[in-house]
Amino acid sequence: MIEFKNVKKVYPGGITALDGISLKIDRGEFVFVLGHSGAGKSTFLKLILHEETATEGKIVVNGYDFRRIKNRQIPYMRRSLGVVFQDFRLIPTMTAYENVAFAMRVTNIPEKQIRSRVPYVLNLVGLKDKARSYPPELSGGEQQRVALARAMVHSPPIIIADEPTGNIDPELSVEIMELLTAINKVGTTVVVVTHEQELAAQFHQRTIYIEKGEVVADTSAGLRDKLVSPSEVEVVAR
Ligand SMILES: Nc1ncnc2c1ncn2[C@@H]1O[C@H](COP(=O)(O)OP(=O)(O)OP(=O)(O)O)[C@@H](O)[C@H]1O
Repeated sequence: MIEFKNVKKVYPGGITALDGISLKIDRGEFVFVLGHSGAGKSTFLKLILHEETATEGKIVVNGYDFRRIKNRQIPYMRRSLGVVFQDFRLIPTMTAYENVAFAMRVTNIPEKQIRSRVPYVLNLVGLKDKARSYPPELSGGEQQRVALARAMVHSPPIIIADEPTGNIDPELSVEIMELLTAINKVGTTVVVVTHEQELAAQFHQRTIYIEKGEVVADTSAGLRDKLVSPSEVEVVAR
């Protein structure tokens, strides 16, 4: 799924953001990537998305080896990752439905498929009744769930959430984390990048600690619960 081997990232100007990181995230895992401000979390994320390239080392994401990936393959590789950005990145002039549908339209998916898939994913995140609302009419937590629905629209094997609790209230943080947990239980790999140690501690999942560009600890996952059905994801979303 995601493999980093001795990955180093030195930015122009000489700052070493990642200093020889090696890790493997396998199919079906739920992983927190935890670190203080400046530890290298955003750089880690940018490397996974191929927005930045490694100075040294090997990166493989969903079977794409970045030392060999062709430019034309990059959009396909990115589509295999569902990313929920910290600032949600929703289009304010489009409804919740249109924001999610847009992600499908840009990949030339037939309209008929869009009409059935968008309500399905909005329902999964508990937003069936808000499909016609515009982002400014939605709460922070709801906007985040639209962003999550959009991230899920192509059924990616991996969902990455960047500081998912950064811009929402503490109660909603638990809600979004429970939703991510439910999504993980139906088989999607979930990677949560955060600086919130308490959040990671609450959920007893594998936690990779990054400090000054290095992995300083990597706990094993807690006991995994039984797999649940997609309908149980909907229950969590309500
Ligand atoms: N484009 C860039 N050019 C030069 N240095 C950079 C660049 N981006 C990040 N850095 C530096 O790399 C180091 C790691 O930054 P990074 O943004 O990855 O950390 P972070 O853990 O995501 O921090 P935060 O939680 O504050 O976003 C920092 O010292 C930062 O100043």
